[in-house]
Amino acid sequence: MTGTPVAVAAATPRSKIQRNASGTPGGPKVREEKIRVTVRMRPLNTKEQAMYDLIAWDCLDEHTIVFKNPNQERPTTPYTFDKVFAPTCSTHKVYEEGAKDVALSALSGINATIFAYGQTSSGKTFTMRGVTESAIKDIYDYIKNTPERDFILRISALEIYNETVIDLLKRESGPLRLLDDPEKGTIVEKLNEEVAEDRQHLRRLIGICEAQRQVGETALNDKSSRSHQIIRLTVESSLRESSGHVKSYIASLNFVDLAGSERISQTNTCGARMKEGSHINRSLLTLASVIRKLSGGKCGHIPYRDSKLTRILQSSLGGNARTAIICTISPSLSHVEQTRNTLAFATSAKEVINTARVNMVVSNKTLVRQLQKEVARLEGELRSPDLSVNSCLRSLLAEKELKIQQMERDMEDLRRQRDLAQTQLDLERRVNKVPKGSNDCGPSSQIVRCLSFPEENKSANGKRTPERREAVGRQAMLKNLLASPDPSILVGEIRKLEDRQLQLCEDANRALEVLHQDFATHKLGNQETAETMSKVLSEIKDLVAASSTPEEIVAADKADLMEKITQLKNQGNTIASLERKLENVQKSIDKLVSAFNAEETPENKTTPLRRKKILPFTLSNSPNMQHIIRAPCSPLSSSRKAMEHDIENRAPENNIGISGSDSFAKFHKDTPRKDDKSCDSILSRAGSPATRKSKSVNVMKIQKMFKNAAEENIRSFRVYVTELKELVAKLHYQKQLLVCQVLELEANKSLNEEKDTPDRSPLPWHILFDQQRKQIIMLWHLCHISLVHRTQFFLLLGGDPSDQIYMEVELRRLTRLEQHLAELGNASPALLGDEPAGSVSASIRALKQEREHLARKVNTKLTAEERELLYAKWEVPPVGKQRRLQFVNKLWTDPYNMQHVQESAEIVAKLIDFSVSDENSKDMIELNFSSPFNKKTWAGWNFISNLLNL
Ligand SMILES: Nc1ncnc2c1ncn2[C@@H]1O[C@H](COP(=O)(O)OP(=O)(O)OP(=O)(O)O)[C@@H](O)[C@H]1O
Repeated sequence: MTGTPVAVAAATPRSKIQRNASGTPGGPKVREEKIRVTVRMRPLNTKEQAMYDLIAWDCLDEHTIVFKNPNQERPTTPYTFDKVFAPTCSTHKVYEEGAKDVALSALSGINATIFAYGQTSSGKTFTMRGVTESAIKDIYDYIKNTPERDFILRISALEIYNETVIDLLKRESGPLRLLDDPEKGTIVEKLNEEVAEDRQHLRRLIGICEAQRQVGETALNDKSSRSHQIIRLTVESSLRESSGHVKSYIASLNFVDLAGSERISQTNTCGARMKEGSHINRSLLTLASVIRKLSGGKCGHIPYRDSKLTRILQSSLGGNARTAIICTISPSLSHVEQTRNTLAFATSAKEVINTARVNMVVSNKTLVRQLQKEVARLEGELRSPDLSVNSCLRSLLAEKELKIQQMERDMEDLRRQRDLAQTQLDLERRVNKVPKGSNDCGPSSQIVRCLSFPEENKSANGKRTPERREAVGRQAMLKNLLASPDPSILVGEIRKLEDRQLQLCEDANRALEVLHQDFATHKLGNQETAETMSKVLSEIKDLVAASSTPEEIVAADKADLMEKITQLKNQGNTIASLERKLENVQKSIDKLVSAFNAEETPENKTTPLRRKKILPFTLSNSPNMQHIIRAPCSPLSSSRKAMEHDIENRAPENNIGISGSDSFAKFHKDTPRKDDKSCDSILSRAGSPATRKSKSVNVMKIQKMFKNAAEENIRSFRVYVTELKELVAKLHYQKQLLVCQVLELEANKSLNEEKDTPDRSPLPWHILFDQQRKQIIMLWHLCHISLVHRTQFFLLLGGDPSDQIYMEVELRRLTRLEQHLAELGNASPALLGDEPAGSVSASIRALKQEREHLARKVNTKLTAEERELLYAKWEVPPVGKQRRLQFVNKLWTDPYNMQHVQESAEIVAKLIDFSVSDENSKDMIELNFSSPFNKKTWAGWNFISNLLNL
């Protein structure tokens, strides 16, 4: 035994022993706790008394035991434990305070072990008998008081005698082997297990075990146990079936009565007894070694396998069990060294931490039984004339009825929309017969038109009204679209629109953030204000600079770009308006500065120095003053330059830059430029030392004015930013509209082409639909298109005449993609959005990832029963790894088999919670092409753009 009691006891004073709350049934599901260690001292036995042996140990209190030093020469160190039981303590008390809560953990599914450890004749068997008896009583009492659960108790028992494992309930089995089970740990092969029918039966069985155990006489004990005995009770419990639960708890409760450590000199053994003694000592030595290593924190090798005892008890030593060790000691002076060893062992043991879990099982049988019962109950309910069931069904029916009505209304709406679209289509077809090129005005006029409102779209006062805009509407737009031979122009515009939208969003958010901070920290009239204002101004400057970046407009060959695009391009107006508003901010600040100068009265001049110290806005001490005074001149200078650049690059008439240049001219007039003399004069006045010394201000008044003006500016700026955000939202909407139009244009073109072919008699739509759908399915397969996209498209487009456009577009896009792949040989840009063109292998990889995502959803979206049915149907082997993935890998793999396709789509829809409903309209396919799992890889918008070769 290593470690002196002094060192170990000092290292772990009792106050530092951390213990979790005891866990009788219903405690936490996983717990980490130290082994519960108690010490029981028996009375002097008759032999010891006869030899006038002395009591060498003193129980100071119920936690502390100390060696009684007879000559009092040196102080002795006390040992502390969870409990110390004096010789007068009853075994029942030992059980109650040292083992009960651990033992009863087994009733709530937590493994538990109770050991008795000590030298020979110290009282282990005496104690364990009493503890086992008390535990059995409590267990049966608990069972009796818990009628809602069904309990099954099973018992097995073994002894390890001379390192041989013997079944104590079936001794004739001979030596048993230990096996390693990956789940259960070490198990004893062929160990007999009996079901305990009741308490008496269990006691009888335990009696048999004890009778079977190897006992021999030694000098110290007439009936010395010569083996380690383990009695194992397995407690299984489940809620009674009527409760509807199917989970059970299962746990083992081990009662371990170890053989006692002994000294050959003291036990006077020889021959067989000596051999037993050496085996006992060896296995106890391994136990002590395991405990010692575990007490050091489970690091390094733990020699569980060095003895059968530690192998069998492995889970109770630092594993999944709650453990209590009762160390029994003799009080006699003649055994003091043995007792010291026992106490050292106990001291190590109290540092060992176990991690006990609740062992829960769901038996398939119980589950099936439960489900059968549930089915029977539901069937009964359906048959029963029970009013509550009927009323429930009635309300369900009413709900469905409402849904049907709603759907009918929606269908009516859709029909109307379809008719409208049809009319538009007819119109477009007619329009398309107008000779192309009649509007060809060359690249520059293209830009001009792009950036201006045509005269006829202006109202009487020359301003474009929303009503008028609405009236121009879709037809005019489509007319322009159709007249434009190249949809790439449109898409180019969409691209720019996206960039602009992003930029506006960023700017608006940044400005809002700054303003927010400004409000939060606003303390006008001090240094902080100056800094804040300076920051706002610099933000505004950035905003203007960013917004005024000249457009990169791609000149097109045709002049007649749609009017809608023109409107969208009018973002320049917004920028000009931004300029104006910002200019107002600057002007207000200008005014403040002039007011500031005007307020300089002779009397103020008399007290500049006193004010200077406390008021940062005096001209002399504000480091930020330059920002504020320069503000009217500097922040807009960059935007002005940008605006000039913008204007230079645009045609002179009907240019949206006009409003900007108006404002620019006005700005020139009202606001001094950075290099203006007036501005310089302000600066020189502000910076002149003479001024600094001679002038003072009516501080309060200026502060108030400044505050009001600044707040006003902030308010108007905030309103502006809000408008800016609305604009962003509108742009977004318009962008989506444009996409639709591009697609329609594509579709219309193909329809017109078909129409232009004279001898081609059109097929009936349902036949055409079938043909196109088959082609599309094949192309999806060839191009490794997202399964989610396939599913949504397949389920949403069922052959309605209004599907024509969508089918046409999808087919054209896929055909183009397929050609593209063929051209590149190994490239598949479409699936990778805006990322550089990837290879076919990248597409396959993306698809593989999508399948993996879907596989992960199988368990959550499908019930166990549904899964098993589907696995069987889709021929997934009944056992094996990754069955979910095997299953998903079979979906969408046979483009020739329509039933396969239909079922694949239904399964994927279920996995992604997709259903054909109001919110999942066909438009969704057009605008949102993406898989829900990987937005980046499956970016639908970019997909469309890429397919259009832009
Ligand atoms: N607390 C106690 N009070 C009274 N008698 C006791 C107590 N503990 C043990 N004894 C008695 O001491 C004797 C030895 O006890 P026991 O057989 O339980 O020791 P043991 O530790 O199991 O010994 P071994 O390791 O040799 O089997 C028995 O006669 C027992 O009745």
